[in-house]
Amino acid sequence: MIALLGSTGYVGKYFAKHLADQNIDFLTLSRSDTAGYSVDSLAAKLRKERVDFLICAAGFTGKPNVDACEIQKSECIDGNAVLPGFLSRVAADVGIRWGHVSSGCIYNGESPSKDGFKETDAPNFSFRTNNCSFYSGTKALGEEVLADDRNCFVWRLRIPFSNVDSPRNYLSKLMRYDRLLEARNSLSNLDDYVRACLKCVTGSVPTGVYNLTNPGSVTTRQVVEKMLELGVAKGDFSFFDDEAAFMISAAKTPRSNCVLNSQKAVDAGLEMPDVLDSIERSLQNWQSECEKK
Ligand SMILES: NC(=O)C1=CN([C@@H]2O[C@H](COP(=O)(O)OP(=O)(O)OC[C@H]3O[C@@H](n4cnc5c(N)ncnc54)[C@H](OP(=O)(O)O)[C@@H]3O)[C@@H](O)[C@H]2O)C=CC1
Ligand SMILES: Cc1cn([C@H]2C[C@H](O)[C@@H](COP(=O)(O)OP(=O)(O)O[C@H]3O[C@@H](C)C(=O)[C@@H](O)[C@H]3O)O2)c(=O)[nH]c1=O
Repeated sequence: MIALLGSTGYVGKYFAKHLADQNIDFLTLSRSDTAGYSVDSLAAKLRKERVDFLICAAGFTGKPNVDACEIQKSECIDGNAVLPGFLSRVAADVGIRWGHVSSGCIYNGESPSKDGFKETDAPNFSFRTNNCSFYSGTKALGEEVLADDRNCFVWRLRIPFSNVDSPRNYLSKLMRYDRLLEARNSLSNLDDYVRACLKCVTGSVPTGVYNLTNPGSVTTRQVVEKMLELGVAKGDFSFFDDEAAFMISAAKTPRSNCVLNSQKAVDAGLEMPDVLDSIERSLQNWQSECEKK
């Protein structure tokens, strides 16, 4: 039995869908269920339900985007730094492995080696480097808390997208923002990401940190060109002159722009399709909000 936290959220819903599709038994836990739980009482509940793997897709991201975390700091620390530490103690008490949804947005800019940030590179967009958004700082803290947890998978997701239109989907965001920031990034297709995470649950992948981004990287302009080419978006896209202009008019806190190296995941059998191919497939199967209704 698997316990899934955060199943009500954007990422958690994909976990719930894929677990159901793969006929894997799972139960969901919300804050409303776990409020007031101590390590002992949650551990006892997991034992009683015969839970043998815990997935944490809970956390605090801010809505509509990470700018909101600059105001909701307490919730952000709770969800991203305190919760992982609590769950680590619960999983250790029960003696089970578990997986934590982390973020690649703990890095920014050029990586030390030319082929992207590796799992062994220390976060450079964190409170320790004193240059980050509040959100990224708490995500890096969450990973720091888990650094010695040998039972834990840290699954790094980055700028998620899929074929399903949503205010949280990167492709939808690009279609809706008035002006766009040109940047090169690694991205994660949410379906590919969850499939890779579930391989860790059911297979013999060693625990540890994994960059679960689709191999390669894309620029904003490349993604927009694909949307126009496939007829998913029409019209002109307008771009900010530079990051400074973006910061003045559209953002309250800096964004992480970076390329991650996904070779460790590939070597562990967690390969995901190439990023441009995955974007193309999502756009070819695009399900707009009005079609969903
Ligand atoms: N969306 C994105 O762009 C990315 C997200 N991530 C990470 O994925 C995780 C989920 O994000 P996402 O699904 O987008 O977020 P959502 O806000 O959509 O969902 C998160 C869920 O977590 C639970 N939750 C929220 N705050 C807390 C808290 N303080 N303590 C405990 N549980 C809380 C809630 O579920 P309930 O009320 O049922 O308990 C909520 O539905 C986060 O850890 C985030 O950092 C990583 C990279 C990118
Ligand atoms: C606000 C805004 C953003 N952008 C760009 C910046 C960035 O590259 C991309 C997404 O920016 P947003 O502000 O929408 O999203 P943001 O909240 O920064 O997204 C992040 O959320 C957290 C939870 C993560 O962990 C990250 O992986 C990432 O998905 O869109 C524009 O082009 N125009 C805009 O007006």
